[in-house]
Amino acid sequence: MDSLQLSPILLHLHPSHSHHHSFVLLRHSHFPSLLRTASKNANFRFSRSFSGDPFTGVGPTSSHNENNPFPYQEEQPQLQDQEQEKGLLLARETDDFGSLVGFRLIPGSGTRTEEVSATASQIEQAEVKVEQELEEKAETNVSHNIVFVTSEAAPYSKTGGLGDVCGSLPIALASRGHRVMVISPRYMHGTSEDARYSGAVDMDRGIKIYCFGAEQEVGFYHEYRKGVDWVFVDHPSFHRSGSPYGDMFGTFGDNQFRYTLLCHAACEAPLVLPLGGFTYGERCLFLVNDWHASLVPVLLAAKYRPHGVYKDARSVLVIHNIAHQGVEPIATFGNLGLPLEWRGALEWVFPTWARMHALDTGEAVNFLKGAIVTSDRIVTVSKGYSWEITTSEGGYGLHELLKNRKSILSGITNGIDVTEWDPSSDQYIPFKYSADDLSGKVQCKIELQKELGLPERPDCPLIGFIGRLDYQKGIELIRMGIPELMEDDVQFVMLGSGNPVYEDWMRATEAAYRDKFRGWVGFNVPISHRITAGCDILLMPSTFEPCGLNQLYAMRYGTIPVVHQTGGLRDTVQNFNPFAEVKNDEGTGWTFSPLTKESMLEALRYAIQTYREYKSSWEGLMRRGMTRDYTWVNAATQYEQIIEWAFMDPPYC
Ligand SMILES: Nc1ncnc2c1ncn2[C@@H]1O[C@H](COP(=O)(O)OP(=O)(O)O[C@H]2O[C@H](CO)[C@@H](O)[C@H](O)[C@H]2O)[C@@H](O)[C@H]1O
Repeated sequence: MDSLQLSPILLHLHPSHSHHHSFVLLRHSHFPSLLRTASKNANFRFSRSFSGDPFTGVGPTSSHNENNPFPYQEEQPQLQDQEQEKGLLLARETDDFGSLVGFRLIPGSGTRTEEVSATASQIEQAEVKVEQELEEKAETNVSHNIVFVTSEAAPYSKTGGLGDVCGSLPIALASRGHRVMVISPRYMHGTSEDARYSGAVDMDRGIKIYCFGAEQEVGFYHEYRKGVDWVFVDHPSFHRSGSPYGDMFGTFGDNQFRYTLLCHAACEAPLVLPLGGFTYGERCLFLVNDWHASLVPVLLAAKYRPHGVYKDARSVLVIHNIAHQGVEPIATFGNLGLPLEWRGALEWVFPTWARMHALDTGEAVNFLKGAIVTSDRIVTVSKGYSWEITTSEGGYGLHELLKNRKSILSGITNGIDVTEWDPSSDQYIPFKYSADDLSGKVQCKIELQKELGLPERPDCPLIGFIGRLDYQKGIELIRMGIPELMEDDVQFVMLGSGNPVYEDWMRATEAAYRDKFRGWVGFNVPISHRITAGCDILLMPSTFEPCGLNQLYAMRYGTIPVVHQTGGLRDTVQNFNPFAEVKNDEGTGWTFSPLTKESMLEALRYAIQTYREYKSSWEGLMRRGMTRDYTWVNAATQYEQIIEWAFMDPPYC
């Protein structure tokens, strides 16, 4: 019997050997073919030596973790061939300079193995299974350790599209053979929603972070789900009622502190957390999302690399919404745990017209700007938006900086979670349907009308809106257009929360048009599915829209989008032209421009008329939208390309 156990080499190399998890190493001779396949995927990295300064907050802090006495290993001599033979290694990976950068020790299948012993036949069976799995998953040539840093990730936390993307893109990348971690706060609200984190266990690996003039202790919780390591940063400042960012009294005043903590913790996590037995190590790719995660590339450059740590890591900034940048007074710079000489990276000066008074110098700290000038690559969530943010109209003050970095700026259109958003299996909708059998859709509409207390009229065009009640979403235009629209024989339902002025307006409008208008104030995922399925038309008059997900969900549900021709909306909705000279078999909705009430109403009228009078054109629109490919595959391939490029170049900072 072959006993499968940790090789002495790895016991020596890795700090986590004494803990509960251990990886199984397999003998070369048993796995010749496996080695060939697995070598494509090898990517575990060992850490380097470093000692940070706990008092200035500069330098990695995890060396203070009592549970982990040697989190930064001394550089290890490379494994000799002879030693490898002794080990039971699936594969190894070297970098361009021949240094050993990783091992592939277990299949990335999701089964985490405790110490195991097995017979030869068991090993053979395992070989076949592992080979199949690796072949299925090895769609990429090289696999990477990818660390998503984000303020929200569905289903754990979500206030909008950021949560959707960070809840589904990581799974898509993991299924392609990458090792993926998502790190976000463990929000505890003291409500039943907290149960979302019930699958995550305390890793008992508390670390201390030095920022805001004090030592902060944060903990880590971990859940392995759908091939992804979901890591939640635990700190009392994440435990409060309300949304992740604020409550009924407005935005939380300490968000800069909360997300500074997240960023510090995210930089430590790959070094100290033995997820499934092994840390991610230094050779990882940080995918930092929006301003909340934007301190990460600055920390890599300012706090870690000067000490030789993370010099093989790279970062990609993903901009989901440039309107939010994490701007605070310049005096707060000293709190962030960064060396003074890095002040320039975060410093941002308000234009003169935006200053408060004559003595206001306009100097501020801007997190997003920090990431724009330090990250290795920048991605936005559609091609159209990647251009818009380099213009003075769309760049919210950061356009010049972005223009300077145009050569590393790309647009990748979001995919969607096609299992959550599937009308043929959606758990939230009363009737299922598909492009082949549309009959359930009208049933969904009738049920929605019942649920909302609207007259049950299957032939009456039902228009929907779902979104944050924010300037971005074009609520002002809807507000202006409603009186005219309500003169027509239509029904309208709005689901949203946000600006209290708009919430009150929705309530008042409902009272004024009882049999035509419903305003659902609040955040409710099941209702959002039922509206998407039950409506005929989805209206999105966004002033700007980096990508937009609701129009994608709508098209997949045979609900025709009418959208402002901007950003990702322009890229994803093909305008339908009934007067096209050739056959009108193109188009998935209507796009309007300019952003005026008149052009919005005109587009809506075209849609309503087509719905009423040209049933076959309408069905064509529905089917074209429903049969398009919305999966993450295309986007994931493009992200992989960006990651490849990021690793080809030396670190930007
Ligand atoms: N009241 C409510 N109840 C239930 N669900 C609600 C809701 N209000 C909104 N949602 C949901 O939140 C998500 C909104 O996503 P969007 O992409 O349309 O916009 P958002 O501006 O938040 O995202 C930003 O990031 C994403 C992701 O990159 C970009 O697509 C987008 O353009 C950019 O502005 C959808 O899943 C929607 O159903």
